[in-house]
Amino acid sequence: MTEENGLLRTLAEDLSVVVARDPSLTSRREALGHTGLSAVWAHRVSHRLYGRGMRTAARTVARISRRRTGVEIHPGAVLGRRVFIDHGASVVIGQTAVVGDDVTIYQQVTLGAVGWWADNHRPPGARRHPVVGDGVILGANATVLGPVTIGDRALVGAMATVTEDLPPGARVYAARSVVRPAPGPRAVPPLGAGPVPAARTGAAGPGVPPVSGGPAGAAAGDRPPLSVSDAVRELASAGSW
Ligand SMILES: CC(C)(COP(=O)(O)OP(=O)(O)OC[C@H]1O[C@@H](n2cnc3c(N)ncnc32)[C@H](O)[C@@H]1OP(=O)(O)O)[C@@H](O)C(=O)NCCC(=O)NCCS
Ligand SMILES: CC(=O)OC[C@H](N)C(=O)O
Repeated sequence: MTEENGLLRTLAEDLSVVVARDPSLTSRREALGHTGLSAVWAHRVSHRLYGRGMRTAARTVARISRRRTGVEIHPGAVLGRRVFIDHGASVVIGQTAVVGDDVTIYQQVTLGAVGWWADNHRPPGARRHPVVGDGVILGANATVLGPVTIGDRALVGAMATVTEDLPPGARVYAARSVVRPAPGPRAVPPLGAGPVPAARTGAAGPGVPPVSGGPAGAAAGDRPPLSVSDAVRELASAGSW
């Protein structure tokens, strides 16, 4: 794990793994601008500060990182070597989470607790967050909740939710969206066909004020452009706001 490795060596490995696992990158130089890499690097620093009891400084680094990357990793969380966070947006990793080596984490992954109403009954210092084994892949929006253990090389698919232990190599898939063939021609009119509702053409209808400066009932294309402030004023004076 990271603590046994020199910090610089760990940071260099983090850089290499981003180049190796993000096909959109062509060089180490380009990888320096990778959002997930910034988040992992910041955590390497904040976790060390946290381990030395400098909680405020650790929190500050984590907060700056969150603002810049969208990744929120509690300084207490333990990240293994070569953890790869791709894209990063909205990733949340809780305080007592442990993430193994060579784990891949896509956007919107949560390694979270089940909630205070359960966690406040745990003994002090008890784990609330998952332990993720080596080589695990967590797909976009995967959510793992509670002090569960995800076995090595398991895959938690995009959108899947896990609240129980997973054995090594397990695969968890969320339900797929339903795909249907195109509906018959009469079921849904083609885009652009059919009448435009009066409220959007400016035609006076019951309780619907015209929204253009042109004459009521004029076709939408005939109206002069309406500024936002004019539209707000018209709606307010018609009592529709
Ligand atoms: C973790 C959580 C799902 C547990 O649900 P719960 O109702 O408290 O407790 P249980 O685990 O007993 O679940 C109740 C039932 O819902 C089912 N269930 C739980 N999650 C489910 C899911 N995602 N989909 C379908 N069913 C689910 C369970 O299987 C159980 O069914 P059963 O009674 O037939 O066995 C819920 O507390 C939760 O969503 N908490 C918020 C966690 C969160 O957002 N954390 C973020 C922190 S960063
Ligand atoms: C990430 C997460 O679990 O947040 C919930 C709460 N802040 C806690 O640390 O338990």
